Amino acid sequence: MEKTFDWFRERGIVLGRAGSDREYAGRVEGIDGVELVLLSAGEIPRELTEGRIHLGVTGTDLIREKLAGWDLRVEELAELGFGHADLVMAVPGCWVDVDTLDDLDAAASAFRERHGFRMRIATKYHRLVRDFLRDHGVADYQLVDSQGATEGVVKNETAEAIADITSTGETLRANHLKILSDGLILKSQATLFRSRRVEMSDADRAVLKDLTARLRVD
Ligand SMILES: Nc1ncnc2c1ncn2[C@@H]1O[C@H](COP(=O)(O)OP(=O)(O)OP(=O)(O)O)[C@@H](O)[C@H]1O
Ligand SMILES: O=P(O)(O)OC[C@H]1O[C@H](OP(=O)(O)OP(=O)(O)O)[C@H](O)[C@@H]1O
Repeated sequence: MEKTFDWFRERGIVLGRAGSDREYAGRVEGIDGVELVLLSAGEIPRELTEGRIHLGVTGTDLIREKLAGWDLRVEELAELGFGHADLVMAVPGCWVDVDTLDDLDAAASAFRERHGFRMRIATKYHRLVRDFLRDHGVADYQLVDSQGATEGVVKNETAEAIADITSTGETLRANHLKILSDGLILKSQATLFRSRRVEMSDADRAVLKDLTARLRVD
């Protein structure tokens, strides 16, 4: 939120909270006819696609995960240059024979034969991980849902591998996990999106045109 406010401020639009630090209502200065709502990054893709907001700032990862056919529903207007994170496939560091997706595929088959169930991969990015593994020929696995602290699942023995966001790599290192050499699924950063689904009056259209011109993203 703070970095988004900075990005808009540098372009002459001042965004802020309406009240205290805890209040989720926003205010906008420097342009008329624009309202600010503060929402969790994970909810913004749905609000855009359902046409309840015209513009939204969230991570590219969340847009691609949550919206099938995302580019028909939203338009990317500008990358904001922060919130950089990579969605990656990682396995226990002690799996010395597993460095690539091919190795993972072989390990997954061996795992199934040995244990009688499929190797478990924990993630909250179900769509992106499924598509990526299908495109790379890895099939013998099951996804386990993990909405947070995903790097802990291997230690907790609820999954054998993970797919999660990494930025500095510290969380992976601290949990003795290594990224597969060809395991980069997606590079993400905070991005300004426009809804393609929102109904617009002429007045809305004029405000949006003015705003995108001021932000230099038209
Ligand atoms: N360590 C990180 N560094 C940079 N960006 C990150 C990092 N972790 C998550 N992000 C990005 O932040 C955005 C929000 O991620 P996520 O929904 O996991 O956050 P959260 O804090 O769990 O959200 P909330 O609790 O508000 O639902 C995503 O676009 C993600 O790529
Ligand atoms: O590579 P690093 O710099 O260590 O950052 C990566 C961590 O940051 C995010 O977690 P977050 O703090 O959002 O918590 P969560 O796992 O509960 O979502 C992400 O899910 C990783 O766990």
